[in-house]
Amino acid sequence: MLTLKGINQFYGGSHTLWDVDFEVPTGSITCLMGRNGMGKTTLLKCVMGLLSVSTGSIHLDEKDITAIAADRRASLGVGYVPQGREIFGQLSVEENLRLGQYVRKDNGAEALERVYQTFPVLKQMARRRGGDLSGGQQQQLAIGRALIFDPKLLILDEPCEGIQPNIVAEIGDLLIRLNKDTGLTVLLVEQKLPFARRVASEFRILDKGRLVAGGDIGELSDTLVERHLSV
Ligand SMILES: Nc1ncnc2c1ncn2[C@@H]1O[C@H](COP(=O)(O)OP(=O)(O)OP(=O)(O)O)[C@@H](O)[C@H]1O
Repeated sequence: MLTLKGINQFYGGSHTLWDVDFEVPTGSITCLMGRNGMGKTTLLKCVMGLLSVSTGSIHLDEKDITAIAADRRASLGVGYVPQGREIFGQLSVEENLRLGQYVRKDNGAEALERVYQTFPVLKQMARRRGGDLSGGQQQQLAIGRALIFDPKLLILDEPCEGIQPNIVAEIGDLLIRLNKDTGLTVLLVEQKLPFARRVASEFRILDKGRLVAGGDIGELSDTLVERHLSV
């Protein structure tokens, strides 16, 4: 589904990603892991076209998207739920969702209804301001906004950060359900090991901007955790 080859990225003179080769298999839930500041968000932003890469290529299926602008990547089927959610606090829930519709060719009414079925709480709160929602509800809104244009790849940056445990479990269930029922491929950054082990089928680990390990989630050993993830 997604293939990165030889990615190097710099913030000014600071070399952040080093020769990263990275693959998200079609139909997988792939979890990108690593300690704080190792380059996980930077890598996701490169995939989304929000940061440009110095060298390397990014392919979505067979298509080279390395030089394609961020908004076109969305219309090619990549949904993004950024860290911190970035919903619009002054806009209503429904207005926030409608922002996700601009990528669609139809008016998106059916898609909106589908999102409301997935997240009934958003329908109840359709006219409330986004900023008045709880953290968990805002996260559901951010995921709903990304789902509204039927992405084939959904990218989430720490979706469970700052969210109460029952909503974390719900988000995990939702990702598993979407993956099983609709074939949605998922790439997520997640630091919580139990969540990653429950939800993901694959893992990748970044350490100081380099990809140091990856494979089936069952291969995420205590040794790898100790070496690259423990703080
Ligand atoms: N806009 C920026 N300008 C300069 N350096 C940056 C910028 N954004 C991030 N960095 C640096 O790049 C490195 C990687 O940051 P990044 O946010 O990608 O890490 P991360 O693995 O996602 O961390 P976290 O888990 O804390 O979100 C860090 O050293 C960070 O300080």
